[in-house]
Amino acid sequence: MNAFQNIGIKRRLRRFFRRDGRALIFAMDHGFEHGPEDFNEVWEHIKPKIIIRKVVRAGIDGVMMLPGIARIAADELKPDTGLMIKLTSKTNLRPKEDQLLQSPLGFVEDAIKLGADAVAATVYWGSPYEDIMMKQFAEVASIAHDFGLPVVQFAYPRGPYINEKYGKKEDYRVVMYGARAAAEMGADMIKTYWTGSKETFAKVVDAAAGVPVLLSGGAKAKNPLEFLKVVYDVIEAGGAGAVVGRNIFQRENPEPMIKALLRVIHRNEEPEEAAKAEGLL
Ligand SMILES: O=C(COP(=O)(O)O)[C@@H](O)[C@H](O)[C@H](O)COP(=O)(O)O
Repeated sequence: MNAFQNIGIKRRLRRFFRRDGRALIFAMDHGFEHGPEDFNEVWEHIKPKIIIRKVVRAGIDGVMMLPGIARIAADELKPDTGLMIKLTSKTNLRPKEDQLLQSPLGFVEDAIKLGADAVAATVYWGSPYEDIMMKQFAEVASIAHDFGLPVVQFAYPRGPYINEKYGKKEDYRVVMYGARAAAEMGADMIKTYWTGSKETFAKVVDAAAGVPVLLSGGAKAKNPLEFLKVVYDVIEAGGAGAVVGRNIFQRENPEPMIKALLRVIHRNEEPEEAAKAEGLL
């Protein structure tokens, strides 16, 4: 990688991360990866422009989308909102055994045409298809780095051997392994699971060797405070923020939740304080 490409990566990473090195990124790939029913709770959010307009107005740092949704909604972004385009996915309609594979759905050049500031690809570490996803990631990373574009790995441990050996995919030992593998492959940002405590998440952060680690939000929490506490612990553990979908778009008015998350991530506010300040308690 030459110096100019390196500068490109640094400059583009700054569109997601503020000076504190942290970011809140809105995830909206669920219509493809989980299916449109994820939008049942607030159906109008199936319309990309409507939800993107709301999250941008609330002050989100970046958004993550698949190429088709970016074509529809990217003009709602502010010039300084980071745009991450994910280039692999899978539907929930596949046979169960094939759910352990993500397939390419676009190319780095498509993301560049859309004005992307980063591209992303998933590797299910421990899947029988791990080899295919490693090759996909390596190809995306090599091309993206040639263009000075950062690459994000969704490093998710998943597969039969993991369940057998660790009991669950969120066991910190295997999440840490996935994060390390992502860092060793040259990821510029890592998105992964919550491991259940700040002590264990700190190990994941250590294993990533300085590559920023962001929480993958997960299903909508029973109450806002529960989710804010997790994000607070991620930050306390040295995590670089969160990539959040359902805890944002499954709320009729996502603005207070986004603002409370920004308080926790960027101002180190206690979860209760942040929730109260935004009228969530
Ligand atoms: O990675 C994804 C799916 O992961 P999953 O298979 O549900 O573990 C993405 O669809 C989401 O971008 C990611 O889960 C973040 O969105 P939320 O989990 O916060 O809804």
